[in-house]
Amino acid sequence: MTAPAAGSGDVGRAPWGTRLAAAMDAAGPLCLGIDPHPQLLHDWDLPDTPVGLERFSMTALEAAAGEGGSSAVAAIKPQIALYERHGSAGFAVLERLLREARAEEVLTIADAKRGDIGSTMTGYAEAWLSDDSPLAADAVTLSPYLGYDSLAPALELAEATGRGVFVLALTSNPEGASVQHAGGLEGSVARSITASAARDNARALASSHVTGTSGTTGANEDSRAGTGGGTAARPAMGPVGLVVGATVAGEAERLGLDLAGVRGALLAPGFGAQGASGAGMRTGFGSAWPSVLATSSRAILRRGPSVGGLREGLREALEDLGR
Ligand SMILES: O=c1ccn([C@@H]2O[C@H](COP(=O)(O)O)[C@@H](O)[C@H]2O)c(=O)[nH]1
Repeated sequence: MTAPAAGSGDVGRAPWGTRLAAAMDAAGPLCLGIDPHPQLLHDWDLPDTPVGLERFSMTALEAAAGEGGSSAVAAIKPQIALYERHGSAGFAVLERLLREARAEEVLTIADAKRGDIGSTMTGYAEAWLSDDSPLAADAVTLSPYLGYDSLAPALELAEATGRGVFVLALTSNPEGASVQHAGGLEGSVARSITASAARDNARALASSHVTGTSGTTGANEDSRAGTGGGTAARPAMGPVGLVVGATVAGEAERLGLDLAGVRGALLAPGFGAQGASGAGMRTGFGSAWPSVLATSSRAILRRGPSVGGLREGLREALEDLGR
């Protein structure tokens, strides 16, 4: 990842790591996944149409936005596939969700899992991370299958605009191991992705310290993670996070991944419906736990359609995470 152009950090927005850390401190280490599956729409008595999708999305956002101006979660993560299946009308709903989340000051992570050769990657980066895009989110998930360095256009734009990326490293599904564990204990693909993210965050954090582009104080200082991590310190987080499944967190140590050394957020899907618990995650992630943002979709969304039911689901999930 190369340094952003001079002045490009001057976007009036604090760096992603600083903004996410503040949100996690305020609300706890939980992200609400917004996955409008046809079955959930049906269970909520909504049609499997853009109208149903919109009602579903706005209700989930209302629950996430909390009461009295304080968010119930650190972030929301819309699952792009489930908007895309409705075509352009689905994308219009997604644009509204992202816009209204921004107005409510709820951080957004677009779970789009994008990745392509560099020249095309620029298009994806502009779609999800550019200030001018109607689909701009605070962060986006990326797939490194075309090579980690092919993601550079997105990493650079994220850093320049105070946004973030989450690169798939160890995914929560069992099939992921056939690719991510390849190379063995000493040289797995996941280990190489983890090392690359650590390298880029080290450079980004050092450069924001030197140039003072953070827009806030303390962007490069460790903060105490007061959310389920006891008093453990959370390292300052750079723009490059990793996706590490909550269901496979224990595999990271076996594969020699230095997750704490990444100095980026660790987005952990698999909490809830896929079987992972807060206690299991704390053990599995070990010293990296303060940087973990657990994400849960179906387990909480099944508590709808009432906003009260969804908020109760969020409270229970946070309690399980030690909040
Ligand atoms: O490794 C991964 C990467 C992404 N996901 C996504 O997270 C949610 C999980 O939904 P649940 O209902 O909480 O199981 C979904 O959008 C996945 O595409 C993942 O599960 N694992």
